Amino acid sequence: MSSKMKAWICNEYGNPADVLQLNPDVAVPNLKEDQVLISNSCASSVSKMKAWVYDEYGNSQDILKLDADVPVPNLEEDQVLIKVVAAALNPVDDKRMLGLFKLTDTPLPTVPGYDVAGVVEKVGSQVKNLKVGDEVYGDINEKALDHPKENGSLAEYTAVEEKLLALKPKVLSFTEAASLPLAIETAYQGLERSGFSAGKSILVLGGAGGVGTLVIQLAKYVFGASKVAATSSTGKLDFIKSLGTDLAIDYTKENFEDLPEKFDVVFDTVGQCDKALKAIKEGGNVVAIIGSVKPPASLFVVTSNGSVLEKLNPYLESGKVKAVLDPKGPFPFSHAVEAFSHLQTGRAIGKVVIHPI
Ligand SMILES: NC(=O)C1=CN([C@@H]2O[C@H](COP(=O)(O)OP(=O)(O)OC[C@H]3O[C@@H](n4cnc5c(N)ncnc54)[C@H](OP(=O)(O)O)[C@@H]3O)[C@@H](O)[C@H]2O)C=CC1
Ligand SMILES: CC[C@H]1OC(C)=C(O)C1=O
Repeated sequence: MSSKMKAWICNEYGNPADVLQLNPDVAVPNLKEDQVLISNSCASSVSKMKAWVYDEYGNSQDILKLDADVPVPNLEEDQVLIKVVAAALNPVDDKRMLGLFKLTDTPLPTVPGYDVAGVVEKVGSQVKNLKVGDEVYGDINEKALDHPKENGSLAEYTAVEEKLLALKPKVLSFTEAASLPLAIETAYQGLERSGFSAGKSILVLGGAGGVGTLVIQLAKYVFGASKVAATSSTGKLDFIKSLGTDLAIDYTKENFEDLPEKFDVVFDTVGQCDKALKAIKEGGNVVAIIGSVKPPASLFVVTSNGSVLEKLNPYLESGKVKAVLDPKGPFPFSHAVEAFSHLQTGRAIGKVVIHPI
């Protein structure tokens, strides 16, 4: 929370019209043991905010600008206004900024950011369950590539449909919660689409990434995999084993498709469909989230859904499934461009998070 606030102040006695001054930079009072801090400012009284914005397609380093005067988004009836506490980056943010999805994108200018964790500041008239003050998290774009929102989560406020959100598990920090939505929903939906179930074996291509780290954990601890194999480079093998991988494959030293062991499902987060098809058992499935595919492999795009987060909350609360934050982060809001540069290396471990805002 900001340590500064705006307040009317008088520095001398006299007529209010003469002595009262509006000061935007007054220190928020420190609390005594028996006090509560009451906020009487709500976003409805705040009309402008700071946000990262781009108004042309290109490389984030060239086009992303920090704007302190962006209008706070208006609320639709089924939306809540969230005071953003943490946001997370996804490769789709970078690809969208490059214009790869411009045919189905929302017109520019755009505030990027799909993943958010924060506090409900205001609710629309049709909001049924969430209320002001609730701590929530979610992926703000129901269809990742079909007209994602103009006002994303790399901002002080964002407006999101209630159905895309879930209450943040108390045990998770806002940074941990922000790291999860798009990646964990992709992991869950991909496992469901592949028909994965208890007792089956799975090979995860890209085990150390934002999605792969969650596929490993969900397959093992939620779906009840008989065996989890995963690929990563040499330096990340122990890390993916720590997430639950039974067989960590160093793709810089061996070709997974040449191994004698075959799997019921291969979850491809890297774009290696042809090789993946050589790694499945007779009747097995390949589910991919990137690249071109051919049967029996299938490719899908994640759909944001708060009920998936609600379903997985118990596993997050128990610690069976853990958020994975890239150790180079979290990146403070003012360092969003550096955060995108790290994501662009393709070497991120887990998720790149932006905090504090
Ligand atoms: N269809 C959909 O709905 C979605 C698609 N995606 C897409 O899926 C891809 C993965 O997303 P995400 O996990 O967030 O990406 P990340 O940026 O988090 O992936 C980085 C990780 O990928 C690993 N990696 C890179 N190349 C290989 C390789 N050849 N073999 C094994 N691991 C590799 C790296 O590990 P190392 O350093 O060891 O190589 C690194 O840890 C992206 O292209 C993204 O756009 C993501 C979410 C949803
Ligand atoms: C079709 C893959 C595309 O969709 C998402 C969400 C990405 O990150 C992609 O690359």
